[in-house]
Amino acid sequence: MAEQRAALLAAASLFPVPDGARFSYGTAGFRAEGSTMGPAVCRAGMVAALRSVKLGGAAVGLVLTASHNPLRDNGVKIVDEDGGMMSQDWEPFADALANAPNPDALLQIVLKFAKDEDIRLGEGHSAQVLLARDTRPTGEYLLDAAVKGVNAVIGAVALDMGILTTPQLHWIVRCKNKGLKASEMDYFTQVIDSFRCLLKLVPKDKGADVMNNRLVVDGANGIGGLKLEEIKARISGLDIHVRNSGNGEGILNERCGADFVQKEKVVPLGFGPEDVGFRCASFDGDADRLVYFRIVSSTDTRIDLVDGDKILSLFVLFVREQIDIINGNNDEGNKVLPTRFGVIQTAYANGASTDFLENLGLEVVFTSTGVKYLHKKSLEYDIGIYFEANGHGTVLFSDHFVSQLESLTSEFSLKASGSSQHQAAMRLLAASQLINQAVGDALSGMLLVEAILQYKGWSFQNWCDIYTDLPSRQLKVKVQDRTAIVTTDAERRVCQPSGLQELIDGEIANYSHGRCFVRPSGTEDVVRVYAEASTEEAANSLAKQVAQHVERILG
Ligand SMILES: CC(=O)N[C@H]1[C@@H](OP(=O)(O)O)O[C@H](CO)[C@@H](O)[C@@H]1O
Ligand SMILES: [Mg+2]
Repeated sequence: MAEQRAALLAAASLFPVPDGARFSYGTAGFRAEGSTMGPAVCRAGMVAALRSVKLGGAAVGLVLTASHNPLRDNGVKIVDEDGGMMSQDWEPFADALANAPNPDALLQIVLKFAKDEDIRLGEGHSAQVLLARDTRPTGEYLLDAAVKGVNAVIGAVALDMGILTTPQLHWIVRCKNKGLKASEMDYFTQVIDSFRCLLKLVPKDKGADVMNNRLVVDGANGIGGLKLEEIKARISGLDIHVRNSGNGEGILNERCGADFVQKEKVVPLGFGPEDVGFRCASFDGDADRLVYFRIVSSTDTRIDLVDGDKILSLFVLFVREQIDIINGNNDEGNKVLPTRFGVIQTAYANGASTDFLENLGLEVVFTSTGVKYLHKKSLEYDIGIYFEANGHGTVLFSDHFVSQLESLTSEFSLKASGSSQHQAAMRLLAASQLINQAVGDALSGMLLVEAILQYKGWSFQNWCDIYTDLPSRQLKVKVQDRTAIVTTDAERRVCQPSGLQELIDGEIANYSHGRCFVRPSGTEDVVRVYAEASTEEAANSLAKQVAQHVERILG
């Protein structure tokens, strides 16, 4: 135990916390300017190692990235044994550790937490932490800090997995703990094989033309473009061109990438006249977000955007169609494959997408903003599909449902090989293999989109036309204390300060198709205002009116 104490004190002394630094493990872990992140990352290494000890030595992940944020920033996120985000009950411990003012304070926090969590430090346990980073220049320095943090927990081993997309690391952690093949090569093989399988199952009359075959991808000058370059050559049936590939063309996330494209709705850097009219996809800096777009004309910077809501809607249509094919006309009690199907959105989902989904007869469930909430909810279903409007989302298949699908597929291959039911079951199985079961993943999500467009014989325009987005507007309001706003009903209504919701309701009543909500951001020191209405001007004006109320009340 003395050895353990000394190791923690020594590691903490290597990365002293500067005065006044305050970290909070928000929806995206810890984030700040990369060069200031050493202490928080070293301590996150300790948290990850202790988490692995607590989980009986299961692999835990630690990823160094600041996603869509500028190049100078960096961040750290911990991945739990199932490949999801670290359990929320550990966040206060992560906060306390990151903010401990000196090594002694840190030691006391660890000792108390270990006692409360029944973690017997120094008693011959094992722990393993898999580390990955994106392409940021501070990545290597922070990797060293993380390794030192992990190694400060005696018995813990740090394994550097190299430069990966965030979803690759989540995938690797999940597979490793399930005893499955879990290397980066295994990831590529699984993604490519399941994509090929889906293409083989495209109905013969749906052959794509040249226009539909071409796909131009904005890699945000980050890790996603580099990985896509690696797998491109192994994919046929799709003519992929990568822009902002991360090979030194431009600066990470600067006027490019999924966040920029979705928020600004203009052509990203790196695209030119030769891309006009073609289907384009955009990843964010760590490739866990995906949006699509099309450049309208070479003289116009505007784009047609397909955001996370429309990707979700495409996935819903595909999955529903396969389930309907399998179940045929059988009524409720006699279904071959009864399926609890969940569709999960946040308040930021465009109202037109929610209407579209509800008109399909589906119940749409809402959660608070942040992948951890959406993901958790999706796990309650046989198939749970979730997306944030910003392009983060995936399709989750429960283990039970996948094993049912597997038996059904074998049954069909004996009794009705090649039947439409057999093919539908194989499509769902391939989709469950392709799309990341741990977290939203731009690479595999994009391949699923592409396979579905080919399956349906759809152009980009067909996809755009499934519904028309309502004009929306987002504003940020700087206030003294954003936590003074407390929300309810999946953040769609304010309960504190009293009176604010009534003012918002009063404004909404003046607009056709008006919808508006405010909430404190979990990642920035601002209150976010979202408004939607039937015209652009109306959405702008509703957002502005409500922002003024927020400013006046919270100052
Ligand atoms: C409106 C918006 O886009 N919010 C983003 C943003 O959260 P805020 O809590 O709104 O700051 O960052 C989160 C983490 O990346 C992401 O999950 C979420 O969708
Ligand atoms: Mg990201």
